[in-house]
Amino acid sequence: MSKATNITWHAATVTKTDRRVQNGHGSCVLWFTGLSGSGKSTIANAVSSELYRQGINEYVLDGDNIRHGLNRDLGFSDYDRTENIRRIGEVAKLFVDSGAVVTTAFISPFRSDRDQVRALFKKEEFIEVYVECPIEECERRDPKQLYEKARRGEIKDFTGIDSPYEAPERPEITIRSDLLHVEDAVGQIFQYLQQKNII
Ligand SMILES: Nc1ncnc2c1ncn2[C@@H]1O[C@H](COP(=O)(O)OS(=O)(=O)O)[C@@H](OP(=O)(O)O)[C@H]1O
Ligand SMILES: Nc1ncnc2c1ncn2[C@@H]1O[C@H](COP(=O)(O)OP(=O)(O)O)[C@@H](O)[C@H]1O
Repeated sequence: MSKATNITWHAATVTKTDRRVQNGHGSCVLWFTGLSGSGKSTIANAVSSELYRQGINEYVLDGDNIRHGLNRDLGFSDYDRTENIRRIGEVAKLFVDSGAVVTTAFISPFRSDRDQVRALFKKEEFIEVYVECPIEECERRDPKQLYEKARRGEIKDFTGIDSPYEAPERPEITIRSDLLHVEDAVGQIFQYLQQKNII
């Protein structure tokens, strides 16, 4: 619902379909979700590198980076996380409209927030990728030593410790990052994109 009144939607002259035809491939969002340290950024970036190598328009929207700019006014309360995901969803939609395969790497812990984002897209455009990894393994990896800080009480509302993570019920793709190598995870995602004729 918009706050502003007296605003009208302008139809663009160049459309998403035009861009897809010119690019020679489809556009979609690969929406990665999972605990901190599960491997979202690592796998999303590996997918993006391979897309780039193949000449496909791609872009990565990454949690930590977006929080330095667009969403620097947001913290980690439930309300702020919801607003964080809402904005990213809208940005991802612009990228899909621009003809890109966009990967997003946000914890996005709440099912309802992810479903709200899903509702912005056509069915085949939103691909939920659940990076599944037991919290014990995430905590063992602890690439940013955040679990250690959270256990010491130095970070409040840390996902999986004192803030919830709601796993997807029907994700398009599930990756067990504790069992699969990164290259195999990339292969699994490419197989899906090819099967759906997106690339
Ligand atoms: N309290 C708390 N809980 C979870 N994560 C925290 C927190 N504080 C800082 N961080 C760091 O911020 C990254 C998560 O940001 P996101 O934008 O992905 O979070 S969310 O989707 O809004 O829940 C997350 O990045 P990833 O580890 O890449 O997931 C952390 O590095
Ligand atoms: N199979 C795997 N997939 C993804 N990351 C892995 C895997 N095995 C080990 N890792 C390591 O786990 C860490 C995951 O960190 P990161 O990608 O930042 O996770 P997230 O973005 O979910 O917080 C990295 O240090 C990565 O090298």
